Amino acid sequence: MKLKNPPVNSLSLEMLTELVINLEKLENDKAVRGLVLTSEYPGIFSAGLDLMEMCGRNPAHYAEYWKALQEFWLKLYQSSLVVVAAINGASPAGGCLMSLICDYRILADNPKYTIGLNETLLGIVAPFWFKDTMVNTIGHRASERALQLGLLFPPAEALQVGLVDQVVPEDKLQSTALSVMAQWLAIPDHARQLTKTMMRKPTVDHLVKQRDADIQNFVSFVSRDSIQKSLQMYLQKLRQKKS
Ligand SMILES: CC/C=C\C/C=C\C/C=C\CC/C=C/CC(=O)SCCNC(=O)CCNC(=O)[C@H](O)C(C)(C)COP(=O)(O)OP(=O)(O)OC[C@H]1O[C@@H](n2cnc3c(N)ncnc32)[C@H](O)[C@@H]1OP(=O)(O)O
Repeated sequence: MKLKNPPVNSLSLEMLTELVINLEKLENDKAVRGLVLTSEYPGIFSAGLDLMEMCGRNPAHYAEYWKALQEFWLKLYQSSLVVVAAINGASPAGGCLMSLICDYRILADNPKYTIGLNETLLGIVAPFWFKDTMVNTIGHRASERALQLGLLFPPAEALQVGLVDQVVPEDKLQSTALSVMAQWLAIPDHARQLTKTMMRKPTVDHLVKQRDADIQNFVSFVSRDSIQKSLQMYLQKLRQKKS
C-alpha cells in the first residue's frame, strides 16, 4: 500500500478514512496475507497528522478527526495481516506512530529520514496510546526520554534504540521488505495472528475503554487558545523554512 497524499502524506481526515476502507478491503480478501506500507514519494514517508485538521476548526470537526485517527490505529494495530513498514522518508509524529503499529520496520539509510514522536516540539502532547505504542516497541526509559525531548532519530540511532528493526541502503528497501515478508509468511497464519492479538490486547483495551474520554480530552486540549497559538507558530516556521 503506497501512501499518496501530496505534498507530505499528512494524515488528513480524508486520507485516514481512505486508509481504513482500504485496510478493510485487504483484510476481507482471502488471497491477501501481508501488506507492505510505503510512500509514493521517496523522501517523505508521512508528515504525521494533518495540522490543518487541528487548526482553526470547530469542536465537532476535532472530534470527528480524532475518532477517525483512533479508528485507523485500531484497524492497523489489530490487523490480521503481516504489516511491514518500508520507511522511505521522514517519519515524524503520526508518521512514526503509523510505523510503530506495523509488525516490522525497515528504514532507508538517509540522514534526512528521521523518525520519532516529536509532539512536544509543537507544544502538544502525545496521547497515552501513542505513548503506549512506543513503550511497547522501545521500552519505558527510552520512550520517556524520546517523548519529553521530542526526539527525531536519524537511521543509525533509530536502529540502536529499537525504533526500527533494520536500516538498509535506499535501493534495497523494497527487496528487503519482500524478503522480510516471506519470512513472516512462512509462519502459520493462525498461530501468528493469535500471538499478535495476545501481545497487543492490553494496549488495545486501554484505548477502547477510554475512547470517548480520549476524544473529549483531545477536543478540549486542541481548542485551547495557547495550543492553537503553538500550532500556528509551528506552521509558520514550516512555511518560513522555505524562504
Ligand atoms: C495530559 C495530556 C492531555 C491531553 C492530550 C490530549 C490530546 C493530545 C493532543 C494533541 C496530540 C496531537 C498529536 C499530533 C501528532 C502529529 O502527527 S502532529 C504533526 C507533526 N508533524 C510534524 O511535525 C512534521 C512537520 N513537517 C515537516 O517536518 C516537514 O514538512 C517534512 C520533513 C515532513 C517535509 O519537509 P519538506 O519536504 O521540506 O516539506 P515542507 O516542510 O516544505 O512542507 C511542504 C508543505 O507541507 C506542509 N506541511 C508539512 N507538514 C505538515 C503537516 N503535518 N500537516 C499539514 N501540513 C504540513 C508545509 O507547511 C508546507 O506547506 P506550504 O507548501 O508551505 O503551504
